[in-house]
Amino acid sequence: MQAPSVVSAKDLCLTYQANDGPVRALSDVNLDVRKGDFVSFIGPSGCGKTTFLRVIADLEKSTSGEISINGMTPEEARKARAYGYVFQAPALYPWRTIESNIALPLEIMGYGGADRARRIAEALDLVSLSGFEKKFPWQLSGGMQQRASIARALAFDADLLLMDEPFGALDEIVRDHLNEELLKLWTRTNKTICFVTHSIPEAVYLSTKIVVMSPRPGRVTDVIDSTLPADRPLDIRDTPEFLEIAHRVREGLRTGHSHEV
Ligand SMILES: Nc1ncnc2c1ncn2[C@@H]1O[C@H](COP(=O)(O)OP(=O)(O)OP(=O)(O)O)[C@@H](O)[C@H]1O
Repeated sequence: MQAPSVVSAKDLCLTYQANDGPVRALSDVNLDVRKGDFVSFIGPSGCGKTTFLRVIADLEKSTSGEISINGMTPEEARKARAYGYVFQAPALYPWRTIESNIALPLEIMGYGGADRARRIAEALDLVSLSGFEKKFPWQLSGGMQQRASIARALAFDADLLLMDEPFGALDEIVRDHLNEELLKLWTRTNKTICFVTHSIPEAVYLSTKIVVMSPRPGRVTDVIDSTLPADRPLDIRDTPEFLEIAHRVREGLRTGHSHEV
């Protein structure tokens, strides 16, 4: 039996009205993200990856087509706190400690002292940052700051995590480490994750499903279901199966480009 649908997009279009004319950021996107999926969105700059996450999060409105999140409209899902959002840059408040950064959305949502403290401790444990509660963001490395912002998105325990290129600014060794940790976290929590990346190895390593996109207009050109096992040590990246999926992603990206005239 198929897992229930978490994000369902049907013929979804979004056109921005820019100063120099309309920009078709999303064109006829049809996609189903199911509970427990780890879905990566990959494609060149401007293909609409961020726009798609922003539509899910109700930060942009689609121009036409349909989208539902756990059967709700984006607005209903936002009000129900159906997702956590991790941005490209950690976006932590420098004057707040790590624990009070994580507490912020919980305060806004009205969680009381003891419940809040428990949730902060659990979220910090999930990203291996226990012991850093009292530090300020500038006292942590870039990778640790990004882990803290993941903890903030996890703290209110939404089933859906939207991650917009969270590791793009980090060096490769830190990124490898965080990729491993994110996979463990995903296995432990059984969350549904939508993850934007520019990196083919990152997409293949992390995902159960890879959505290849292409620009002008932004559209989905391929959806690849991964055949890799759930248990993925980093050296799985040297296996023929991994390289085969990476090859298909690369081909998808290349085919998308050939439409660009
Ligand atoms: N607020 C806006 N107004 C006008 N055009 C926009 C706006 N936001 C995005 N765009 C355009 O829409 C297209 C899709 O942008 P989007 O940021 O979703 O792409 P992306 O695939 O996430 O790119 P990147 O990988 O560079 O982050 C681009 O051509 C971009 O210039």
